[in-house]
Amino acid sequence: MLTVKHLAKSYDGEKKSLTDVSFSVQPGEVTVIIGPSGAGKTTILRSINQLIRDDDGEILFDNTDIRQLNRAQLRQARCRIGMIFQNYNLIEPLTAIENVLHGCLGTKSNLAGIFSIYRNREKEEALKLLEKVGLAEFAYQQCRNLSGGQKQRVGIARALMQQPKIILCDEPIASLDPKSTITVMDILRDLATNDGISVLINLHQVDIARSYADHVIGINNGQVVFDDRIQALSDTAIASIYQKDANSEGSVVHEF
Ligand SMILES: Nc1ncnc2c1ncn2[C@@H]1O[C@H](COP(=O)(O)OP(=O)(O)OP(=O)(O)O)[C@@H](O)[C@H]1O
Repeated sequence: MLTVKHLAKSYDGEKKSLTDVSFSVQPGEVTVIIGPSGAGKTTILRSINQLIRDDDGEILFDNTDIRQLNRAQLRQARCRIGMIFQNYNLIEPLTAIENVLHGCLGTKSNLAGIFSIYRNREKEEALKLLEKVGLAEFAYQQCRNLSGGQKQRVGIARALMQQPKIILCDEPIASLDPKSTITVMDILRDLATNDGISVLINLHQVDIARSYADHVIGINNGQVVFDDRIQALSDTAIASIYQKDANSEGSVVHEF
């Protein structure tokens, strides 16, 4: 469903942030990317929907290389790729439902988008999605008055408004308390298991990865150093993923 092949990226033309990154994501699975700070996790996620332009490789989404699409085609493809962020990226003065409706902006004409003209069908769908994430009663509250966990659930509902095949989650629980963490992770797990959506999550919390992931990609120093089912994520494997300067010359890394 999503296959990344030989992805490479340097921000400054010298230091490589990603070197030859390859992995696949299956439908209906939660795939978690773990690795030390600065390893390249965010760069991978942002390359997948082309929020940043990578330098080399292939990103096959439903057998089409996202990197080869023109602007209009990319806009269409992005409608099937939801994204949620650590800092939620909501428009705080707008209500929860208005933020969720923004999820379908990509399918609208410029004029309808600028004037936020939504059909009744779309409003009903947005309400249903807020209900799905347990926030029906907050639909008409301004997002600035919601808790962090509630904001992240609005973010998930907004992503679902796009009817995505995959949701990319960049450290979705980094700012949340333990209870909200479980609520958000349970929702993401449910979307994979029951709705067949692929969920690709950058995480720092290995214990959460152990509880929720089907598959784990370990990244160190811009390279894949682990790619296996969650059951194979031993303590030794974790130590290898997080070791300093993995992949630098002379260092022995992992046991695939
Ligand atoms: N906009 C940028 N300009 C220059 N270098 C960047 C930029 N964004 C990231 N980098 C560099 O690319 C490398 C990978 O960064 P990235 O943010 O992808 O790592 P990460 O694994 O997501 O880190 P963290 O877990 O701390 O969020 C780092 O060396 C970082 O300094």
